[in-house]
Amino acid sequence: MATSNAHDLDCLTIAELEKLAAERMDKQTRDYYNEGADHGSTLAENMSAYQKYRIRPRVLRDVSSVNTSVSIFDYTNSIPLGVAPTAMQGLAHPDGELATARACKNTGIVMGLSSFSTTSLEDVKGALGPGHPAALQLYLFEEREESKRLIQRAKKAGYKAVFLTVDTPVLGRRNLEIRNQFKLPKHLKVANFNRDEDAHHSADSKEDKKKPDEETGANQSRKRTQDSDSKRTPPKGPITFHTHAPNPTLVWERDIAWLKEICHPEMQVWVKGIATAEDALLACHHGVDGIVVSNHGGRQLNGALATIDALPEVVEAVRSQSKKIPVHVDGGIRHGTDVFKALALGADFVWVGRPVLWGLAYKGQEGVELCLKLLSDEVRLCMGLAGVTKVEDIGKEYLVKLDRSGFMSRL
Ligand SMILES: Cc1cc2nc3c(=O)[nH]c(=O)nc-3n(C[C@H](O)[C@H](O)[C@H](O)COP(=O)(O)O)c2cc1C
Ligand SMILES: CCCCCCC(=O)C(=O)O
Repeated sequence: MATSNAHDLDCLTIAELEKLAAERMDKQTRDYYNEGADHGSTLAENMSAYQKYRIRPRVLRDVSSVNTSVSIFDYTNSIPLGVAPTAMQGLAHPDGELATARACKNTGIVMGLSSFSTTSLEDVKGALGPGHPAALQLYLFEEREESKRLIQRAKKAGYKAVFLTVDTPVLGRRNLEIRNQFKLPKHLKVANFNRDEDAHHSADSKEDKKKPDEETGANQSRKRTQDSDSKRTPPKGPITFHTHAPNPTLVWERDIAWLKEICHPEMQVWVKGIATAEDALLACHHGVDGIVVSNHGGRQLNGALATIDALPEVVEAVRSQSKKIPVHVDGGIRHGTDVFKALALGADFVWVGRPVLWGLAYKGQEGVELCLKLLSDEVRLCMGLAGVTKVEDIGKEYLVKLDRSGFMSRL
């Protein structure tokens, strides 16, 4: 992405973007997008943990040409950052995921699409165009047929990878969502499911094909979590994120093999939501194509480690294996220097969730482009000021870590 001198003077930082977006979203949307689980301490630490690291800049190196691009899915991505999959973008702006896709296309940035998008995966891929890479985030349902159909559609549409979300065996406790009795407004739908085209495949009753009621879904989800194992049955009825996304039955052995069988070779299989070395090793053992270190933006297990703190052990575990797979990270990235720090700690790439939603709420496609341009300019500036001209040269020698008393240690 070329650096340009044209600025939106109302919005020069992601922090300003957050404020501008907050003024434009209704309460239900703002709360749904911004909240973390329980007390929100993991959400807050995802961001604050970056402050434990300081950059050691090098000087008198020719930085007249800084190349921020990296290769992902055989595509030259303009910066080492992608748009993380976030559900129901139609809440932020009428153009929803289409606006995000157009912005990704214009800025040369890979897009992750949530299974629970308000635009169909085919329309999103159409907006990105044939050469532009996208990954479909997957919630693997207990009842497999619907998931299988979704994967086959993604393959046909040209998605490069499936990101299986593994940090949602049950729904995290989001108190504002509960208090607001979150409901998808009537004019929006989860566009990949409950489609008329799928009706002939489905044994759903007529009753099941009514528009999903998210409020009822949230209650069902809570009830299912409280039920004892012996009473478990796969969720029935219309597909909502509350009812179908959480799947407590998923296991490494059976489910990764099943997914690889369906996705390979056209689409890669990644796991999103890894936070420990043990699970990183299992991911390698089960032959996944990549890992995203994530805690779902602090929306699932509150009290979990900040992702930048989980990253080093995951990187070390993966590097101990003979076959190296890429390690990406998301959560709390709000500035180009955060991107630099994550890469210095061993991430190959980062993904950004809420800032993109704020851009979308602020000004649709233009707002998402603004968000991506701010981060891109900051990455380029950080690299130049740190004395690095290529992304692959960013290493741990560029960081120090501060402990609680402010003592610094080299990594
Ligand atoms: C409103 C919202 C919706 C999300 N929806 C999904 C989703 O459908 N699937 C998923 O795997 N992750 C989802 N995430 C998590 C993101 O993919 C990502 O892990 C997280 O937003 C990164 O943290 P950040 O928002 O601090 O950048 C969602 C996050 C938010 C904020
Ligand atoms: C089991 C979590 C389902 C939530 C679907 C959307 C999402 O990932 C999020 O709100 O976060």
